[in-house]
Amino acid sequence: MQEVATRGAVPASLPRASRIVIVGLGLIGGSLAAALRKAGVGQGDDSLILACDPDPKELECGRRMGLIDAGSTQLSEVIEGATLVVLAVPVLAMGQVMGELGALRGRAAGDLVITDVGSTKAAIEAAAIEAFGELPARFVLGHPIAGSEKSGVAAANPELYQAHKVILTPTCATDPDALERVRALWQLTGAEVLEMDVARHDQVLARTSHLPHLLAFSLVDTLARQDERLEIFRYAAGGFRDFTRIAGSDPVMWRDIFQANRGAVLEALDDFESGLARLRDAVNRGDGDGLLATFDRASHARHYFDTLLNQTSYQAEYQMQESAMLRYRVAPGGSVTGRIRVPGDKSISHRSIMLGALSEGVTEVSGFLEGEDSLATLQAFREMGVAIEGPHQGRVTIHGVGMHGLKKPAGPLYVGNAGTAMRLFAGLLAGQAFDTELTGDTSLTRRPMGRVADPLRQMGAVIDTAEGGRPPLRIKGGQALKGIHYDMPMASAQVKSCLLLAGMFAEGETRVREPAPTRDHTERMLNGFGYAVEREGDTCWLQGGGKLAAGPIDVPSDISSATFFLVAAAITPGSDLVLEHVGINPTRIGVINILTAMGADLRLENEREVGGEPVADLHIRYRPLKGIDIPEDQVPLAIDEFPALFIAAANAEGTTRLRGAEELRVKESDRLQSMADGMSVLGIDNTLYDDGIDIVGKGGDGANYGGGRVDSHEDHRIAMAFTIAALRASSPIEVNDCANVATSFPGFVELARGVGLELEEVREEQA
Ligand SMILES: O=C(O)C1=C[C@@H](OP(=O)(O)O)[C@@H](O)[C@H](O)C1
Ligand SMILES: C=C(OP(=O)(O)O)C(=O)O
Repeated sequence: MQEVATRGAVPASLPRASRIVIVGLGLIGGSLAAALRKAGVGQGDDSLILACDPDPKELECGRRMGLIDAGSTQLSEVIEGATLVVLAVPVLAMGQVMGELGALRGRAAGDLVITDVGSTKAAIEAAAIEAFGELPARFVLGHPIAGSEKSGVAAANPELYQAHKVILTPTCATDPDALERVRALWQLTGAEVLEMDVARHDQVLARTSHLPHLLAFSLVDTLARQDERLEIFRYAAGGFRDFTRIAGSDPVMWRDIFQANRGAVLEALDDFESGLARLRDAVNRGDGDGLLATFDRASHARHYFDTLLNQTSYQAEYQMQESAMLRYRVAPGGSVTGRIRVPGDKSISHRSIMLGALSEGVTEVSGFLEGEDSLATLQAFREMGVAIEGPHQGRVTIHGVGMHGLKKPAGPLYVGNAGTAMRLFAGLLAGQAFDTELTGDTSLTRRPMGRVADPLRQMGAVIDTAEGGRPPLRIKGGQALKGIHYDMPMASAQVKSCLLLAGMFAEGETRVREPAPTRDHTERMLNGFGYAVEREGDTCWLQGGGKLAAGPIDVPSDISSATFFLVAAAITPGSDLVLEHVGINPTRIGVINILTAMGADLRLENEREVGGEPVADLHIRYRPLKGIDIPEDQVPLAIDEFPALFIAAANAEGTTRLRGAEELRVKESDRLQSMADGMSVLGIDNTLYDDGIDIVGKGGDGANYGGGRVDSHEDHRIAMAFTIAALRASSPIEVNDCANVATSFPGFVELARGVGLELEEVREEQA
């Protein structure tokens, strides 16, 4: 069964006159009672919260705290008419309680629902089958993932489950009404309710909860035994405290958990022991790179976990199936002024990590794009054993492992939203000795990968794709690749780069012909790293079996990100803006050529070359634009800039015509369709073609179209294009689903506000 999030549905409620019996009034059961009370259960709805516990003092305490209406040490005294029984006793006591409940079930209400809160599920399922002869259809196994090292009802906390996860493990025989009731019970406490199957629950919890508890208990005990008088603890500061807080947890409860979840815990422990043995060995051998690789991987995984918890990253939102959507609300009008530097080039950032990792020596990168796409590439190399320090404010240090030094990753490599990462990785991984799998988010999973898989297969690679050549890609390692001469059917730098990367691992020469010039960062960087790539006309080639020598990389600002501000200034009276240090590689300057042809007042200042790539400061001032027929040879040179250029066209005088741009249909979204949809909402006159679009601009000095709510279609560039469109709209523009902007342009909102846009971020629950 898939993991399913079920938050944000209709407000939860339990039937009126519920009779809820909590068996076991400790911290967990008591906190549930407290949270239900806080949600109003038993206050005017004729419901009762009752408890059964062997300790009369706990019951008395619960009563005094107002958590329960009545309690007894005997289940038989509270079971009468019960509609919901929650078993909150230690895991190994569940069997006995279920036995009693089985005998008394006839006295409960006819529609009785049973649930439990045990930290392991297979053992509890087995106990239920033993007690009831089968798992009753109205018994829904559950587990709130919340707790505290405190115990007893006195520590009950009504907020304990707030924003925590509760996992339910229904089977196909579970009664849907019972499931709904248990879900409502937990939603009332403010928890997020998830579903998964029993086996997966036990494995996940063995790794994320049981193993850390075992380690904490073990460390404290080991140190305590070495130091009879516990002298050492007087000197124990933050590290010890952070690591061992949970060693103060209830010993009986944890004894039960380890007995109940033996198999999954042993597996987790085996994995941990091998990891520990590898670290021991690295310490013993003084292997600094080995230690750094592990620590860096762990440190970044931990930071990533923080972003998951704080829900600050786009990938986090995607992976958690987060239901709150980020929307931009942009006020109409204004002008754009200032001097800004947009983040580093995405294409070059991806490549800096890839080539740095395969090099011999240490590569220092500055200006690295700390966007989710390039960070996904970085993380993937960490998972293949490469030690990478940073990024810290754009600086990354890569300890190259050489052409054959990558290690098999433990699981699939997840590259999020990044087409560039997936396609370039396909080439690089086809030449490795080990198998790999490449996966991505929903947008990437729709994009065509046959364009790289087919020529790679011609080279001898073994690659499986999902239907229609879509991700995931399963790449078989250990294949002997052979160079090919490939005539690319489309102008794609990703395909070209993929084949050149595979070509380094292939026998002989790999030659790629492109139907039109595409970005040449791979060729430039390979040459910069001492790996010869030659070019004659439309064809480039390299020989397999070479080596890469590490060198410094200064990543210029991304012209694709700069474009949003170029267009913002170009369309808005009163604007005067300088974009510093922007990469102006001749294969990327379509946007400069197109805007200039439309009449923009755009000048390149301070032109220079940085680490093999030309850069300049781009100075742009408002001047009215006119519509043009975009020359087809500019299309590959401005391929990512069209969403923003369409907004320029909507503000130009007359019609702008684009043709030969069918590649726009296979980006993060179908960009022709996404832009046409949004422009139609705003009342911008447009006609869509298979390979392009006509856009009719009004060209006036005031508002050129209306406002309204448009959709990003899971595409960062669509989100940013409609954001700047607001500068010339008559009323606010709202753009749905903007978390994806973080894939290529972290800090977009702050920069946009800094130059004059009035932009508000709104989070709202999805319907
Ligand atoms: O090689 C690259 O870094 C890129 C190439 C282009 O894709 P195609 O090769 O599919 O045109 C571009 O759209 C993408 O954002 C980055
Ligand atoms: C198409 C883009 O990127 P990718 O193909 O790497 O997802 C883009 O950034 O516009």
